[in-house]
Amino acid sequence: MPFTIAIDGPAASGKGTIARALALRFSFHHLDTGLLYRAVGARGGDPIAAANSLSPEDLARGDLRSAEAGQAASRVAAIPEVRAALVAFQRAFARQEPGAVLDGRDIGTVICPMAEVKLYVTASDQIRARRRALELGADEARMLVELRERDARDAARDVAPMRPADDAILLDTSEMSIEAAVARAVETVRQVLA
Ligand SMILES: Nc1ncnc2c1ncn2[C@@H]1O[C@H](COP(=O)(O)OP(=O)(O)OP(=O)(O)O)[C@@H](O)[C@H]1O
Ligand SMILES: Nc1ccn([C@@H]2O[C@H](COP(=O)(O)O)[C@@H](O)[C@H]2O)c(=O)n1
Repeated sequence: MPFTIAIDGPAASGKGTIARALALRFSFHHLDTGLLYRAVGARGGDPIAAANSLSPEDLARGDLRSAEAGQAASRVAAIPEVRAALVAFQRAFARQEPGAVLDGRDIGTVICPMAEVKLYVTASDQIRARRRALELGADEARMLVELRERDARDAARDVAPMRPADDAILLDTSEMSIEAAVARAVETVRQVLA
């Protein structure tokens, strides 16, 4: 049986960093599910049609990591038909042997509710804005506004809102280095695998 690790949390909390490190450490597959919504938003036109016809080329676009692409993703992610169109792909990805790490907003609650490990990664708004500003070479105050707006929309939508699963382990990385956050996550997975 494949082993699934679900990692959720708000924007720039460090989900992707931890997910990539866990995948490397345990030789699991990794899917950044936010990239799917970013690709749908970036296509323009009818988002439902885009979600139903996403291609590897859409996911390889060079402009998907921008703050604008994040906002567009968050808007299309509130459309139930867009989310429905992406479910089967994500679940099939999660079923790969020997295991998979998926990070997003609804992995532990909707996509993989039976995941063996669920982490909900957070950090303070200010810390997340600083990290994102450093990453994108952008203004910190603008990043703070951007991520608060996105988080509010993601948490308030009717379908698959961003929230921790009841059985998720909370990991606040505000005061943690990347190495410390990854070590904590690795230890959590090890304990479940043992
Ligand atoms: N514990 C940490 N300490 C310092 N910087 C960190 C830490 N964790 C992540 N970062 C940095 O913060 C930025 C955001 O991290 P990451 O992309 O992993 O967040 P995310 O939650 O996946 O974001 P998004 O939801 O927007 O995809 C990156 O530049 C990353 O290197
Ligand atoms: N499982 C998911 C993943 C992402 N979203 C939406 O996409 C936006 C961009 O995600 P990032 O992880 O790349 O920041 C995010 O703000 C969500 O609106 C989602 O709904 N579900």
